[in-house]
Amino acid sequence: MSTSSLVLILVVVAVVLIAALVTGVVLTRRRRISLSQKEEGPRTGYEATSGISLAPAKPEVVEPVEHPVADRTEVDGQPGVGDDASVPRDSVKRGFVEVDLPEQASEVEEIEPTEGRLERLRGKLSKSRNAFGTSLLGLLGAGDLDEDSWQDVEDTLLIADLGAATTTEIVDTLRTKIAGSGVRTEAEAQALLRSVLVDALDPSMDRSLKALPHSGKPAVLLVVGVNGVGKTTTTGKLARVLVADGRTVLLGAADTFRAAAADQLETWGKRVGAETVRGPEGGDPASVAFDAVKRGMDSGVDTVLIDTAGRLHTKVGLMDELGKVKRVVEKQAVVDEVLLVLDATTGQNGLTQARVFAEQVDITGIVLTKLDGTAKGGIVFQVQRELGVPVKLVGLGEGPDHLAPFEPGAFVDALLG
Ligand SMILES: Nc1nc2c(ncn2[C@@H]2O[C@H](COP(=O)(O)OP(=O)(O)OP(=O)(O)O)[C@@H](O)[C@H]2O)c(=O)[nH]1
Repeated sequence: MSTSSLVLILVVVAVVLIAALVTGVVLTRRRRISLSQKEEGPRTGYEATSGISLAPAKPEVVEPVEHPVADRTEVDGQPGVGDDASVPRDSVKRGFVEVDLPEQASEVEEIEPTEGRLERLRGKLSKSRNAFGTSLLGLLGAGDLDEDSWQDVEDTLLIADLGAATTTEIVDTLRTKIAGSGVRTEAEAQALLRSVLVDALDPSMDRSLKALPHSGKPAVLLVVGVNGVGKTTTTGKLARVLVADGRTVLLGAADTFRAAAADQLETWGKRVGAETVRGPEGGDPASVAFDAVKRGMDSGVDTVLIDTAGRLHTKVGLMDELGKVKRVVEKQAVVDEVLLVLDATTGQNGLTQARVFAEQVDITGIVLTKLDGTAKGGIVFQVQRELGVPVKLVGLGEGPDHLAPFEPGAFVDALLG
């Protein structure tokens, strides 16, 4: 190969290498991320490499708000502090001596939580448990029952005040279930008895207390019943339940017959910081109830509880009066609950009372008091069955927090456990 050919080849190779080098440098520079803003013309939207053009939403045209200097509360447009602080709009500046000091808060008592009260107070049902639960479990847990034993089961239920209809139903169900599945141990007997008794208490009934405000007005609850069953005590205990739940309550002392009743209610009220509206002794209970609801609406409380006078269900005039109390209240607010208080120790007589009251006013719930003092806790079954109205609360003692929400399961457990 001649020297000139060799030089030519070397020149070609050098040119090719230089061309490759220049191309590589240009490509590398193009791929590098540029941190400087690109000079470009006006853009109408985001141009994605996929070709989808996304444009920003049309900005809202916000009109500038006028704040004329004269309307400003701050000084020269700047907030101030201390004596220079701006004067709040619409407020009159008050001197120190004109400011009323808040009244010293009366000492409001600590209230036991309502949740789980029936479990905590189950010991109070010991009389009913001994007379009812213990003997029933003894009978059923003994294995095969002969006719005499079934008769004993029936007697036990009747003595505990379950009433003839409920007793028959429960005995029939027990017989069928025991024949079908057999009961060999006491634990099996207890489980079976529990389910039958709970069913007889109809757990599906709505036992909630309609005590919360609605339509901008307080809930109104009337507490009714014969003399001495525990109406005032229940009203006071109920106020505590509501206050413990963070509600504001006003009490209406529409028991104008018994001299001490309004005082008694007022004392309950003071203990939880609730106002009590009362009228003149011997005055018109309907008018006191009306005033209480009006005051409750004006002061914006959540609930107005009205305690009515004890009235014998046999006295027609008194029963008519109860209807009047309700009608008068209804002129300004809905009566959300009419709670009939029944004394559990009075047995069948309580049922007779309940029937008469139910005819006069629509009873929405029953409060069964003094269950702690009786072996006849079975009245709960009968009352519900007779009236078709749920037992919502039970009184289990004279203590201020001895009022429990009625729960069929917990109640039966207390009787059997
Ligand atoms: N052991 C027990 N006593 C209760 C219960 N509830 C109320 N009492 C007591 O029953 C008595 C009568 O209670 P009150 O609240 O005054 O009865 P009332 O129905 O308002 O009476 P009148 O206004 O006269 O109709 C009081 O001694 C109460 O402490 C309860 O659940 N258990």
